[in-house]
Amino acid sequence: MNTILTELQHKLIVSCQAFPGSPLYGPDYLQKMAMCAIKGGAGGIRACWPDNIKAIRSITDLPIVGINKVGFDDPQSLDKVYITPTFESAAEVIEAGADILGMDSTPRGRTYDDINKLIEQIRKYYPEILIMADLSTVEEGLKAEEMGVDVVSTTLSGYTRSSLKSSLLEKSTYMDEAKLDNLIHEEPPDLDLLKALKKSVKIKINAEGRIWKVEQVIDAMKCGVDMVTVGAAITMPEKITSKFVNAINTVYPSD
Ligand SMILES: CC(=O)N[C@H](C=O)[C@@H](O)[C@H](O)[C@H](O)COP(=O)(O)O
Repeated sequence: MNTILTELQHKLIVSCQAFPGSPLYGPDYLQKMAMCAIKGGAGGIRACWPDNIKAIRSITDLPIVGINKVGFDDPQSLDKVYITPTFESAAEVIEAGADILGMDSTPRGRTYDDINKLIEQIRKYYPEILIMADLSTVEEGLKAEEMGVDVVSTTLSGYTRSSLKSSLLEKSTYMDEAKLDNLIHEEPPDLDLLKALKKSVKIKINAEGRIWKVEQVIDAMKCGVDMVTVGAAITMPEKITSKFVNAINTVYPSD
């Protein structure tokens, strides 16, 4: 029996990711980041791209959620599927040593039937792999459960057009993508989606996305989720620094 999900029950997964342009980009840095997270008590690691997953696999037996961002731009597009969008991208992270495959399961530019076929193909070649569906709405969660995934995750809440906060929807038509991305990041985690998923699906739920405070971890857990994933608040020093800088700027805006 696969015990990975039992191991992750009520645990913290730390997302260790860095992208081109970040001084922490590259497997050596991300491996060290994962080591720090493990020292701090993380129950699992989320990592992107095969080289990084291999580097982290070599230092731990803890569960790894592997993703493969393809055609990824920073800022991320509201309309484009970039988290493990194809069979080939999935195969790469599974073969690199991931225990759970994280994949976008939103119907953006494709149908639920396309996603189902992709999952069937992955299951055919890798019957042991667990699948975490990164999604943004309850409907997507229900569909993902029907397709037989193992975990639903709120990863993409707020980052898709159908889940974008209404006050930001209009801004998305004229605002520069980087600015919009910053505004999205200022939003709190989507507890409403967590609660709605808890009422609607029977499979495991991972709370992920914009969790910056320990209180928010408690709130998410109180929604009845099985595990919580935190990324930027732990592993992106640039973003952490700018939060502090912005705080000063609210007091002295013109300095
Ligand atoms: C939307 C998207 O592409 N999210 C990505 C998924 O892997 C990562 O950029 C996030 O850092 C991760 O989900 C953790 O979230 P947060 O960094 O907010 O704790």
